[in-house]
Amino acid sequence: MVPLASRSNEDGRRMVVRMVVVDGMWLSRTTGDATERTDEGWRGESSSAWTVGVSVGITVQAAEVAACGDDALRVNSGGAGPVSAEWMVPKSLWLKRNEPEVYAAAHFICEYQDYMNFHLTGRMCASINNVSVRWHYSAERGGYPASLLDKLGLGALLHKWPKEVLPLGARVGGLTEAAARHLGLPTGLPVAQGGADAFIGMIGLGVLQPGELALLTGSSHLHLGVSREAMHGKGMFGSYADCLLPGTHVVEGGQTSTGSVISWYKRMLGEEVTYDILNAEAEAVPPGCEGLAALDHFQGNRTPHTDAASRGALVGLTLKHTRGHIFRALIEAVCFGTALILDTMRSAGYNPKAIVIAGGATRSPLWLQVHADVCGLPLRRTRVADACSLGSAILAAVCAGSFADVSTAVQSMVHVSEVVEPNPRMTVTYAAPYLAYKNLYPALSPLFHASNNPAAASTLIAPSILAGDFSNLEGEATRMAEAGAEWLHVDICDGQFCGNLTIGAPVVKSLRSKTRLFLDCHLAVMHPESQVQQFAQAGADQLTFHPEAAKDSEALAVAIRTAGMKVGVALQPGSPTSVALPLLQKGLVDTVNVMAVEPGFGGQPFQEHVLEKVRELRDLFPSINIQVDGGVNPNRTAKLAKDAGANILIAGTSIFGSEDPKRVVSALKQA
Ligand SMILES: O=C(CO)[C@H](O)[C@H](O)COP(=O)(O)O
Repeated sequence: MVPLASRSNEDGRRMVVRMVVVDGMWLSRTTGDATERTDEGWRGESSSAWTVGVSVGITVQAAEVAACGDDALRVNSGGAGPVSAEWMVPKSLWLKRNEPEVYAAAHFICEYQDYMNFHLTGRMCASINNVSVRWHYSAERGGYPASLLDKLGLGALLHKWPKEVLPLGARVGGLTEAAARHLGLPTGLPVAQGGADAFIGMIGLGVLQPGELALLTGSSHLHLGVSREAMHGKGMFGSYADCLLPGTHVVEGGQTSTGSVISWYKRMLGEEVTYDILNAEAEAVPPGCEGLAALDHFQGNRTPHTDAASRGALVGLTLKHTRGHIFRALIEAVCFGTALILDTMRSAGYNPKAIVIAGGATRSPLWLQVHADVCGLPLRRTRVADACSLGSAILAAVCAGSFADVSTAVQSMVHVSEVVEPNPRMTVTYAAPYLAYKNLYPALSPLFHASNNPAAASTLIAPSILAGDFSNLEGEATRMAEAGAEWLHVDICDGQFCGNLTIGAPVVKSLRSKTRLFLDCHLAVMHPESQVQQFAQAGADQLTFHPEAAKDSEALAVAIRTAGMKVGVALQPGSPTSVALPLLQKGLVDTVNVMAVEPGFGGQPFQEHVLEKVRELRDLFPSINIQVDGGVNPNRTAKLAKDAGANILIAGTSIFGSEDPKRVVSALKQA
């Protein structure tokens, strides 16, 4: 018997956690009461399994990983994040936090694919593709990301992750007797190393050379380009070293809803309206759809904006537009989204020369041509439409010894069937509608974010608890709710960013359990990025930070939003609006706190010059929340703030200092 990490069940039986398996969207564990290493692998079957939905909690850990600032995160939008909750490190962190005993006892933590290979062959090893794409592995930087794991307290993973990492097509081993019996296949049959479907699809499309890009289309679009050099940049994922062939790198972009938007529109029109009818109508519409523009973000945007809250749009409708116009506008929007991804890759240094396309979009000649024209690149189609299956067959053929390597196999097994050349004249014609498309997201993004906040239109009152009785916070919160306030403003001061030292996440957590008021937490602290997870876990509704105190404001805003909170940005009386504008223009901010007093203490005089900033911001961003914070009273300053454009008033002294807070809250609302 090989002794494995074990622990006892409640009934005293020994439970051995053999491994934790990270599958695409889930985590599972397998356990066994008896485990024995034999020539065939591990004996003793799984006795239980659990799963954890990504959406339940791993997003919090994903944001924490993104915020730790390690260099390995360069593959996540050049370090700007986010990190997907589906990736290995956030899931491992979730496990350590939420199931510490299982984490400690697990002998292996691996992908479902490694688990299957292990059962097929008895060999525990990882795929170079999975580890470099989803585990922050880089052979040229020493393999597994030791410093990232260290920062997150996950150093033990280095002993739990498979020791061996195999290239694509390598022989994992031969089928064990048990596996062969189970599958009805010969014992010893070679098992080849594979990887993630879309990347194997690159092989099936013959996309191996630097400058070539695979476009895998279906309900979404995935853009995977081969590069000779490593390159990282904002708005794209990767590059991932060696994930395809040794010595090359892959850059990644993606659109979340593409084919799904097209089929949604067709579905809306009823069964009798076929794609042939719609294609014919759309072909009769001139490029640019006579001023009708669409945004394809029906389920958010993956790259380059990486904004789950973004939404689809049709802009510029007139009475002359027909259903053919709308169909064409949707087709063009998807193609413009692809062009924007390619442009983003270009600004990071990746210059695609040719696109090889697979999937549903290839069935429409119109859509293919618009892709080619808008991107200004030739599109190649290959004979076998199911690129992922062909890629797997190629890896199997290499493993079986039919070909010397993947490149040689691709030369024999992948055949170009058609090349769609771009029409240079049309590429020029599309320049103006492409520009209109690019302007849609920045213009509409504040609306998408504000639409999550229906109260933005009327005045909200946020009493500042700093002026309350700290020995009775529950009572104070209840008093404010009864007075008619909607929010509770909580000032977190660290004694460094501002002179006062107040409270932190543990107190907010206690408050959360006592009040249903919206908890508006204002971090007047240095290093706000280090606080995101604590406040998310404490139950804060909004987390506001000062950009001057943040290491990377954009990454921080993304981390706050990813952790499930609204994003606030605070301007001290002396801070210009330019401190917040880049974030606002990218749609990363829900609320701007325009401070009318220096941060730290209540009871200071209202600085009227800040009203100019409120006016400027309200002009630029009609739908965001604008708070005025400090020195706000019903006699005069509340009206000044509202007239300038504020829709949330933060007031401490005037509310808590009154014997009748209800009257003050009502007067502030009506000012
Ligand atoms: O931001 C603050 C301190 O940093 C407070 O919210 C603000 O000072 C409250 O002011 P007042 O008590 O005058 O209403």
